[in-house]
Amino acid sequence: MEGAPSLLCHNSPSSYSSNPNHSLKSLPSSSPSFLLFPSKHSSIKTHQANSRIFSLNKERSMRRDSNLNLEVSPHRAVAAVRLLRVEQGGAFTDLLIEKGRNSATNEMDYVERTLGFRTRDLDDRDIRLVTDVVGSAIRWKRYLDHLIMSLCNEEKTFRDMEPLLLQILRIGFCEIIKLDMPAYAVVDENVRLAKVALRPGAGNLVNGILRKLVLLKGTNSLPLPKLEGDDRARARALAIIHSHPVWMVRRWIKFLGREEAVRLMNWNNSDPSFSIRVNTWKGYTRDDLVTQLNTLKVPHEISTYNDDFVRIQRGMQIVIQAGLLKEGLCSVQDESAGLVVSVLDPQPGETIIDCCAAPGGKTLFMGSRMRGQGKVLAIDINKGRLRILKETTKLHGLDGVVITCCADLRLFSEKNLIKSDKVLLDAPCSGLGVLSKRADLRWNRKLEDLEQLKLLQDELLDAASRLVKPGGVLVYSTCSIDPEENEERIKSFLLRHPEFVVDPVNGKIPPDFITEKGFYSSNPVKHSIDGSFAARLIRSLHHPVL
Ligand SMILES: C[S@@+](CC[C@H](N)C(=O)[O-])C[C@H]1O[C@@H](n2cnc3c(N)ncnc32)[C@H](O)[C@@H]1O
Repeated sequence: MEGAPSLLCHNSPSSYSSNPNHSLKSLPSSSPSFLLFPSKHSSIKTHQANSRIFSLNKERSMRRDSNLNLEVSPHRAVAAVRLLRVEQGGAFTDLLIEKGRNSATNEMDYVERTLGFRTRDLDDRDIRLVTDVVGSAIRWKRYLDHLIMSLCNEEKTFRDMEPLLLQILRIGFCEIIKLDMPAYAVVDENVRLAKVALRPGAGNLVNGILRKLVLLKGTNSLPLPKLEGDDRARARALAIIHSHPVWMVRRWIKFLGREEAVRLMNWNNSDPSFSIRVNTWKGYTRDDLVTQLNTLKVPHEISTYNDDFVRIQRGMQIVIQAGLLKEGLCSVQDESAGLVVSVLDPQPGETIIDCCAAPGGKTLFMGSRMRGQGKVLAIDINKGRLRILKETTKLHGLDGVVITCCADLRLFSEKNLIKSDKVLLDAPCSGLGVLSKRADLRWNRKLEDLEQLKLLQDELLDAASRLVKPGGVLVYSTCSIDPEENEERIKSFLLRHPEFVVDPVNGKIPPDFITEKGFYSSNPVKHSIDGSFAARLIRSLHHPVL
């Protein structure tokens, strides 16, 4: 790379940890004994500190026992609190719950703080149930709320409903209608949760509404809107039936037509499937992974799009627990992201700038393909996300290749004269291609966001283009399926930058993903992977470097 990124960028401090469990105060009661009891050589101070921790932990576990409620089903208590946190913006709907000692403790701490009691710890089945219930209740929120409102005696009862009560009803509705769980158990358990966490009257309300629902489901007469009236009314009905915001439905009908829009919404509402990429740089191959998945009895399918990927529909928790991710042998990565890297086509010895790199999925795949030769400069404005990238880089054995730099790309490219062989701009976007995995995203995105995102994408494209050497490659990618964030941004960029031309992606990815204009585009409905886009551009050798 021309220029000196190492002088301009410094790696984020590695000793700092944001994990609250690293503080002495919150050491888990089952902390390893070497932390609690001093060895012969340790000081009196350490001994005193350890005694304090010991009595703190004892006090904590006594308090925990006295707050333990064994009547309430753990997965419903955890799901209700998780849904509350997601709604208040305090948690990401992490569909992959890592079952570690600390994560389970944190989860139960939230339950205790919110509901005033703890339940027994979640077992593997509970964890699966929490994942299913939370994901499904968030996806189907609009549909469920329509039904709940229709079954309340007055609209006011629904409008004024306290948040926890609404979450308990959403859980019950979802379990009965979408997850087909035994109705009598669902009613009993959710009534109990409402009584214990709120008050007896709340339990009675849950009982009345859930029983009505069971009757209506039995007679196949759920109160759902009819597809009639003008375009707006039909879009509103579709938005309820398929549980999406009205603006998204209208936009997709405009770009894709009604049938395709409905197919897309069905995909977004289906259980997400995940894929795993093997880190071949660590000597771990896809055959190794397949052998291990067979041993773990995790159903899987080899990717036909990318040699390093294996698809998994269910059983990700088992993979996580087997420690494959912790050892840096694999990553959870969608095949669509892998195809973006194939469009860039990193080669050993090259210099690459990854402009919006964190948390680093594509950086790591690029690094692995470079076989220890060359450099990837990973830039991101977000310090916390970049710290994750730095930690995983080490884990994947790529710290010799990847350098991190926390910066706003727009300022960075103005201040630095470095030019590299290849530049990837994986731009911030609406994420409309990943709605099956990011259940909450559809409710957080607004139509107005698109205008702001388009402006940012243009500015970042201009900035990224300054870092490409003559004859070098610029790849622009998003995880959106919206033409205004994709083809339109490239069209407008090429008008501003005649020094760049489109380099069709033929030969880099399977033909099924190549658009008429030579771009990469994946379609969730057609390809059963996330929706994403990438354009490969080349800076002409003869234009003056601006
Ligand atoms: C789509 S994500 C990148 C995902 C990443 N490439 C991966 O594969 O894991 C977009 C990233 O752009 C970063 N970003 C947003 N504005 C930026 C800016 N002005 N300069 C640098 N990074 C920015 C965000 O912090 C975010 O991490």
